[in-house]
Amino acid sequence: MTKKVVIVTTGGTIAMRYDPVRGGVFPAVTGAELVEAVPPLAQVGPVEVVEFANLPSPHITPRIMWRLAKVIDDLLARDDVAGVVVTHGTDTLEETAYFLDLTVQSDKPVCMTAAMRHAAEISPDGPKNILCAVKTAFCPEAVGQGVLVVANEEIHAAREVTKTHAANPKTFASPFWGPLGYVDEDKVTFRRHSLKRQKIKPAAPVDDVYLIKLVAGADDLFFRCLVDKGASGIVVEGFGRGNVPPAVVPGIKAALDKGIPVVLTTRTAGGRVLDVYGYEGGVKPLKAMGVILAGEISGQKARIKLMLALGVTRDRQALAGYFDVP
Ligand SMILES: NC(=O)C[C@H](N)C(=O)O
Repeated sequence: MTKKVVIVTTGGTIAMRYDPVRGGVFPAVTGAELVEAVPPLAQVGPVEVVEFANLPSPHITPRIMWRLAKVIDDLLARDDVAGVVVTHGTDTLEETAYFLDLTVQSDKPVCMTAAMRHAAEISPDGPKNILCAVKTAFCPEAVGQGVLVVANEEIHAAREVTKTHAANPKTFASPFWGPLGYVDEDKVTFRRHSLKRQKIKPAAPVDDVYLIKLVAGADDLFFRCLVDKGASGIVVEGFGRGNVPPAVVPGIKAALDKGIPVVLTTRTAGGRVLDVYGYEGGVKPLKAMGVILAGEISGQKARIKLMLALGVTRDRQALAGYFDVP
């Protein structure tokens, strides 16, 4: 049987054009038009298009990601489907990619792609990105690599990739790790494989999980608001190894006392949070209080993981177990 790749469209700049009447860039491009703009796809293999949505990615929510994961698993269960390509806005792409990485059950390739230039710009990057993503989704080596982000001819792992530039087409990067591989005219090359994929038992994400980014001199006002609200979880982006200003500590303690899990990440682009420092606000006393250390993942990805983990358990030990994986 000839297998196909299904392109699932969700929106983003790749499916937008400048509208001179309204004076701005807006969703405008259909799934069929996205494929029409990539004639070389005919030489790669058969594709099918599923129009899931046409949303700017700042409008994508974890609930929508959850529905998307189900659509993808249903498609991948089909014998005639080799893999799936998801077109998406770049702004929140890394969060959807990580969500899908944790929740899609099939090991068939899922390649996300996007564009920084809209479809009517000079030299749009969308068509080439779609071509490279489809080539990767057909590649047998992409099986079992988790969700991949294919853009600018590079292949990145969902748990490592981040948007690094507000406008440049070379925006997706995996700081300190580099891409898994790249896509050329003749073939797809994986120079290394992704880490063993972590899958979370499928359960709907818990919505009210918040991310607080810390700055020099921060106090605990945001923490107290979330304690009063009775939030389900808090992710903190601390400094360096994860350390926080002393004035934040009472708010963290109040959250923990109320049974709200607090997960600690770092605002640096790379490296693990670790209980190295013992001073007030250092990670050693925070960990002793019951704060969960998130390892190497960014604040926005730790929030996605906590939302999914809270859908499975509220037990602090069990929650911490989800974050023991690099
Ligand atoms: N390049 C893009 O796709 C950015 C756009 N604002 C989006 O994320 O939908």
